Amino acid sequence: MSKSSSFIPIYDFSPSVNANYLKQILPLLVRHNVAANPINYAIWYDYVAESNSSLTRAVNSLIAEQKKFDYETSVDLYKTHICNASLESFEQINRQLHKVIEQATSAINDTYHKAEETNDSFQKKSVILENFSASGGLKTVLQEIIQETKSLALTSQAMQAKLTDANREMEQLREELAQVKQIATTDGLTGLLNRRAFDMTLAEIVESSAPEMTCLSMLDIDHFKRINDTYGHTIGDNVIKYVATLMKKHAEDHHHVARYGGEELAIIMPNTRAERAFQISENIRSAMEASRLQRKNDNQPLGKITLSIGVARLQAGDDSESFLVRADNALYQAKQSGRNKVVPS
Ligand SMILES: Nc1nc2c(ncn2[C@@H]2O[C@H](COP(=O)(O)OP(=O)(O)OP(=O)(O)O)[C@@H](O)[C@H]2O)c(=O)[nH]1
Repeated sequence: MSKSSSFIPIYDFSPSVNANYLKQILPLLVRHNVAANPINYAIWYDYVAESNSSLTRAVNSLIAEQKKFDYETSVDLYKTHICNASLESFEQINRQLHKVIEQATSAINDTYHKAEETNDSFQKKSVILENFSASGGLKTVLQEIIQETKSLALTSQAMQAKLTDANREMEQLREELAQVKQIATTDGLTGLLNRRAFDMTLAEIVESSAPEMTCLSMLDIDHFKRINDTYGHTIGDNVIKYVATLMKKHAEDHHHVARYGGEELAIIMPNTRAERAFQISENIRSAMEASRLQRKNDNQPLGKITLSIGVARLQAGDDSESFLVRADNALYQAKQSGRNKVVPS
């Protein structure tokens, strides 16, 4: 889906057109037995708006083959036809939706206040005219005008109520899209940023940051295969989750903690000096070394689990790839020199 054929343009329509889309989605969800979750909402919004041809084709062929729209199918549709194609467009949708909402609300508020002002002004004139008995004919005309103005104000009020409803629906849509975006950028196991979000964040930060003040830590769980082989994958997963919580705990609020892939994790540290980045990494390493994890069901200790960490500092002329390679090389050095270490690049 190219940018121009993404589903952004539908948000240029009036709130009533958007509300109409919303009304078409519900019966479709019911007819095809689709759960009303944010992922499906995004899929069927695109489908109804006919703005994403590859998605429309995929949905139509699923309908034709009478396939079930179960969770896996929805995630697959979402990943293939929405998320991968247009993650950036979500940002744009959010901005556009906000603009539409603001413009519509301000337009109707203006109309409403204008009508009220007119009403007030005529009423004042009416009072003045009450004192002039000779101007009976004119008074009647003015009273009619006042009536009309009042009715205009009532119409405006009704219109405002309708717009408020549309406004609410749009806000809800915006929140749902934000949720969809969050799903698209979050690692399911750990709740950290996923690889895609890591890549995007790193590229943005490298582009916008001053060298020397940005650091990157790459972290790998030592002999993780052994943990999996000895205790099974579920415990392996729990160890990854535990490491993720340690990283979140020790990283600063403005740092970006991510799961780079498998048992390799990362922290992008903008506005952070190398000494501080090293210290944070060392805190995580030593906290892990001191942890005594146990199996939940029989309290069997898992033994000492350690981490190897490589830390790199952004240098002038770096792009995200060269920055990442330096951090990865430092991690490799930590592994080669005995593991359970933090090595600066
Ligand atoms: N439980 C679990 N295991 C994973 C996951 N992703 C990757 N792995 C496993 O992680 C292991 C990584 O092993 P290796 O890359 O050989 O390295 P290692 O055993 O950690 O050894 P060193 O890195 O050399 O210390 C493999 O056995 C993968 O199957 C995951 O999400 N969950």
